[in-house]
Amino acid sequence: MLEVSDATLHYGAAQALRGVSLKAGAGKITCVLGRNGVGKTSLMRSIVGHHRLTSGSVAFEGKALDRSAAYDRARSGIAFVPQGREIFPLLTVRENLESGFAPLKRADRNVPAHVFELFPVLKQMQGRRGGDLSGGQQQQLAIGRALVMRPKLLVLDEPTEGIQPSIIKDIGRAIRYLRDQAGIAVLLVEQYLDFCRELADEVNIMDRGLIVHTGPAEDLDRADVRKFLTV
Ligand SMILES: Nc1ncnc2c1ncn2[C@@H]1O[C@H](COP(=O)(O)OP(=O)(O)OP(=O)(O)O)[C@@H](O)[C@H]1O
Repeated sequence: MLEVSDATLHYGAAQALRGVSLKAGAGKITCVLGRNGVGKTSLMRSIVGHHRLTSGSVAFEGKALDRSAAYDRARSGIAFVPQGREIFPLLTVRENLESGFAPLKRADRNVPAHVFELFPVLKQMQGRRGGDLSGGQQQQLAIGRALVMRPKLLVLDEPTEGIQPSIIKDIGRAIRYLRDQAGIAVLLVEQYLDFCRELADEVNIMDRGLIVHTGPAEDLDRADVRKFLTV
């Protein structure tokens, strides 16, 4: 479904991606792990269209996206939950969710029932301002907003960062539901190993702008894989 081939990316003279290839399939959770600064966010932002690759390509459902703007990628079914959530603090929860309507046809502009089933707190707090929610609730809101777009591919950048354990569990349950019941391809960047081990169908380890290992979640217990993750 998603195929990144030999992607390179530069910020001026600094190279953040050095030839990354990666696949993510429908009905699967694909994790990308790695220490701080190895290029995970750069890779996700290149996939969703916030950065233009220096070379290499991103294809989605067999179609090259390299000339598509982020808006067109969203319309083709790619949703992004950025690190730090980036919800609108002064808009209500409802308005934040509705901001996900932008790429949809008028007839599709409604909040799918599973958003409130997965995150009941969003239903209870619809009239509250986004900025008044806890960090964990804001993360649920950011995921809910992405789901409003009815994505085929959901890209999540460190959704557990700074979140309390009970909400991490809810987010894990939601991600599993999206894979199993909605058949969505989930691409998940994580630093939290246990979360990844529990959820991932496949893990990709990044180090200094490259994917250095691809394999099943059990590989995270191998010393030769763990060495890329310890500081
Ligand atoms: N806009 C930018 N301009 C210049 N350099 C950047 C920019 N964004 C990231 N970098 C650099 O690119 C490299 C990769 O950063 P990136 O944020 O992709 O890593 P990461 O693995 O997501 O890290 P983290 O886990 O801290 O989010 C780092 O050396 C970073 O300093």
